[in-house]
Amino acid sequence: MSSNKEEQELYLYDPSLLLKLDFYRSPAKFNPPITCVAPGEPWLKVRPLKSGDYRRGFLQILSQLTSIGEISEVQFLNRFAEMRAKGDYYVTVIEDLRKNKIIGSATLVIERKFIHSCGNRAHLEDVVVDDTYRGKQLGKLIVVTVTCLAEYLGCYKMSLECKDKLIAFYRSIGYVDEPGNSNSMTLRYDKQANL
Ligand SMILES: CC(=O)SCCNC(=O)CCNC(=O)[C@H](O)C(C)(C)COP(=O)(O)OP(=O)(O)OC[C@H]1O[C@@H](n2cnc3c(N)ncnc32)[C@H](O)[C@@H]1OP(=O)(O)O
Repeated sequence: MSSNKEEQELYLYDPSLLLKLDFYRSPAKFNPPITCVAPGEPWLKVRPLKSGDYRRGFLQILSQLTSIGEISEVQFLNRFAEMRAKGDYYVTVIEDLRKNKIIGSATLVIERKFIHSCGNRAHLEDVVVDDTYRGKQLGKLIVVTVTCLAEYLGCYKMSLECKDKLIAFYRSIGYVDEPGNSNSMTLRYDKQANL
């Protein structure tokens, strides 16, 4: 049974959106077959980020991706509230319900455009799976989830930046390098940052 405190937690976005996704539109192959609704184990849950996830190790998961600095629970909740109010951030996580712990995450950010008839472009950000859970299709599961979500929400394309060694991983999910149009360029303002 869930506690009162858990019931009072907010979702970053409407969790019922995840029930509407058509995984079979994705070229990704799952063996055995899994989806965000049926992730293969009763103790695995794919859902939007919740306001209580600070205490479920959400930031520890992100620290396996890059440096996150010192973030207090208040700072986390303020950022959560900003993202929720804006409505364009779909941080999606995988929880291990046995341990009450976040074990994976991926973020869909929607950029509103004037071009393409005031279209919406999707960006895939901050994909990570806890290192003790890797190699079990969970990376593919969380990426396909937010990829299908972007399509469901009407985005005209989704793009990402990644290290060379992950190109094969993203290709297996349907992402392609567009000839003559796949350069990634950066100008850093945080010259001290370790990435
Ligand atoms: C847009 C971005 O955010 S890019 C940043 C990506 N994140 C990171 O680099 C953080 C550290 N890495 C991770 O968290 C994980 O290794 C992830 C998320 C990349 C992959 O998670 P996993 O749960 O291990 O992936 P999963 O088990 O679903 O693997 C899917 C397929 O990709 C392949 N794959 C997974 N990781 C890698 C890798 N690092 N290099 C090459 N292939 C890989 C697997 O072999 C598997 O292939 P198969 O379908 O032929 O069997």
